[in-house]
Amino acid sequence: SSPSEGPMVFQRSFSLSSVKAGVSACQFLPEKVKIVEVGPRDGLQNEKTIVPTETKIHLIDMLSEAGLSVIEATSFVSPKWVPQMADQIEVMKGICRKPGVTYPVLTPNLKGFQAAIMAGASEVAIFGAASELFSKKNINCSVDESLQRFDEVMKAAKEASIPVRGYVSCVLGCPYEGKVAPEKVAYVAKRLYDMGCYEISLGDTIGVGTPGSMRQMLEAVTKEVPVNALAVHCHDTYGQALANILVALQMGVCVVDSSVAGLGGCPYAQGASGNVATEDVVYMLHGLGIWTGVNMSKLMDAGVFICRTLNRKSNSKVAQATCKL
Ligand SMILES: CC(C)(COP(=O)([O-])OP(=O)([O-])OC[C@H]1O[C@@H](n2cnc3c(N)ncnc32)[C@H](O)[C@@H]1OP(=O)([O-])[O-])[C@@H](O)C(=O)NCCC(=O)NCCSC(=O)C[C@@](C)(O)CC(=O)[O-]
Repeated sequence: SSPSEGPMVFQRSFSLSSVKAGVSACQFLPEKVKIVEVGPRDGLQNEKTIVPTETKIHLIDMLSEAGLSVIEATSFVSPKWVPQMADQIEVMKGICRKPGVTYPVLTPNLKGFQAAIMAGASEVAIFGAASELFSKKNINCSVDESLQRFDEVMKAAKEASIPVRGYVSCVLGCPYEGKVAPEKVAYVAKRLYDMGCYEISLGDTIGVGTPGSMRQMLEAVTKEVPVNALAVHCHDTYGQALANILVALQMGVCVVDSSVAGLGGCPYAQGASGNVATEDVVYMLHGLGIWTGVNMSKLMDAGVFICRTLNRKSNSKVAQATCKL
């Protein structure tokens, strides 16, 4: 799909011209951005009623058809903690794997890693936090204990030649501890990077960040981890996600996590709304002339499908504006 595809979905001419006017004003932006679609995992893990396995599989297949090259498919966590992800094996076996697309899964420990490999996962993600209390609530251990568990996963992954992505949650605030020091984020990010994670996704889990706090945090993290190994993962609770992403792009980050229709939240972060909607990120990026490889129209269809099936409203502003609900 061409960079102009986002705005092209709109019939109203003012949308197209106003978006294009912004292109020349932005000098420090990448030509290409990799989108990591987290809707099927981060999005659906938080749905109240159990989503049928076939729905998850169909959503993932629609997303790969839309040109997304990385789709986080599910997680190998305890079904007692996150019942919504209990069908992880069936999901992994049911998806139609498109060549060139990766389907990473979350693995909090060696048990999860081994189950993921048995189910055919070819990439995994470990997930830590910059906040002690969040770590305890989310994965039932301290930050340092989590890093020890991840080390075990990493060793097994290296032996099996499986690439590992690392998450740091609560990088701009914690639902239990409030402010989080950028240095603590940098510390955890560096530990994950030194362990061998090829990419570190920095999660604003509760969406409280602003462009100012995003900048400050990234300044601290990029002292420890190369910027080309960083991704941002912004929830949109306070409506700041796109602005925060733009700052990250201007600082050299080229990987953005997002969730179709803005699905989701975190079961261990009360009140956190979904991730920034993929449709909105793609619209902004294409409007800036940045290549994503995503076909906006097919992406919108995936958003419509999941919202209709779950009988929920899309959190994507673009979907709302174009009545693709
Ligand atoms: C990490 C644990 C397992 C520790 O949980 P625990 O209770 O401390 O684990 P344990 O080792 O003591 O084991 C207890 C039971 O869990 C089982 N168990 C142990 N490990 C596994 C596993 N991998 N898969 C399946 N079962 C497992 C184990 O076999 C045992 O079963 P039992 O004997 O009671 O029948 C638990 O806390 C857990 O599953 N947490 C889930 C956390 C989660 O998925 N959170 C949401 C994702 S993170 C997120 O959304 C943030 C992110 C990534 O999007 C970024 C952002 O936005 O910031």
